[in-house]
Amino acid sequence: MTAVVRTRGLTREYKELTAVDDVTIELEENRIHGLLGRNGAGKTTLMSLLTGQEFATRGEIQVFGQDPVENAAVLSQVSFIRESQRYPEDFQVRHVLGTAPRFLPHWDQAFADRLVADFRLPLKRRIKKLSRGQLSAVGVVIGLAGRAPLTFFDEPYLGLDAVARQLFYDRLLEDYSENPRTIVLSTHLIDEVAQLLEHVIVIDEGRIVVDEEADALRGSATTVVGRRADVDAFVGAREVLGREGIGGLASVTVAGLSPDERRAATAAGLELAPVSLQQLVVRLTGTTDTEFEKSA
Ligand SMILES: Nc1ncnc2c1ncn2[C@@H]1O[C@H](COP(=O)(O)OP(=O)(O)OP(=O)(O)O)[C@@H](O)[C@H]1O
Repeated sequence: MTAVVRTRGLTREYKELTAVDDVTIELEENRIHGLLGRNGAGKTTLMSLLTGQEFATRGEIQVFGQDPVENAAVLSQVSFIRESQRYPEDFQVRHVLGTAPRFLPHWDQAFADRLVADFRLPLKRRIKKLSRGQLSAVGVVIGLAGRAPLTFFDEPYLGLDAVARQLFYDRLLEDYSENPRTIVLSTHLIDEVAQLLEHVIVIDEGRIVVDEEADALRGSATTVVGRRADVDAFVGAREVLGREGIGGLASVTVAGLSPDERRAATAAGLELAPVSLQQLVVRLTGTTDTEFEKSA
């Protein structure tokens, strides 16, 4: 495996708050990584550190084998599309898109033109007149057409409607299969992007709680539903990720079940339901689905 990003003990403290806490990760080349976590978990801070926009308090970072801070050679290979990106307000969209290739050597103009048409971006409109979704679309166009070997999208969808979000996912996947590169996508809309992700990193209160292949993660938990006594008997000493119940019924999420265990559960009259990536993240970061959706 070739890692394009390597960190060791990476930590960022803001006074008494530790936003990124002892993070040791490797991002493999040419994969789509999901960086998931609740509000304030440390996602933006981690991406800012990896793109040389923040200084580490402690620990090491290597991006393409080098420290990214003020390193033009590294940063020309990196693109960071963030929700809060500010562009000069009096620029028209075409000016912003015209400037982007200067910073992004892999820029594909034909692809950019196609994306502008897809997202119906008004090229001659000033940035300050754009709607929230149109502003996000500008970032999406720069992030995709820039084709940086390492591209970070930090919640790029703010204000984008469902059609535009789907367009983003479709174009990302199509272009990624023709031009493989390393992508990190930070999002709350986990169910929407779950199928895109090849590797999943979950951060909670600055610490990495999951760093795993998406396929392994998808099969790593199951919800067992049935009469409380039957469920409890089946679950026994297994690791429980979440538990809910009404009256005599229980619904318990457990880590990995073997084929034999699945057969035993069915024979005991229990129902087994797959756990979505979003449900798993919700369980692992200790919140309820509703709370998580509210934070999205
Ligand atoms: N410049 C700063 N000074 C002080 N605290 C900060 C600063 N930047 C971030 N933080 C704090 O660090 C923590 C992590 O913030 P960060 O923006 O990385 O979270 P996030 O996971 O991106 O959240 P969200 O999903 O809400 O965007 C938060 O508690 C935040 O308030």
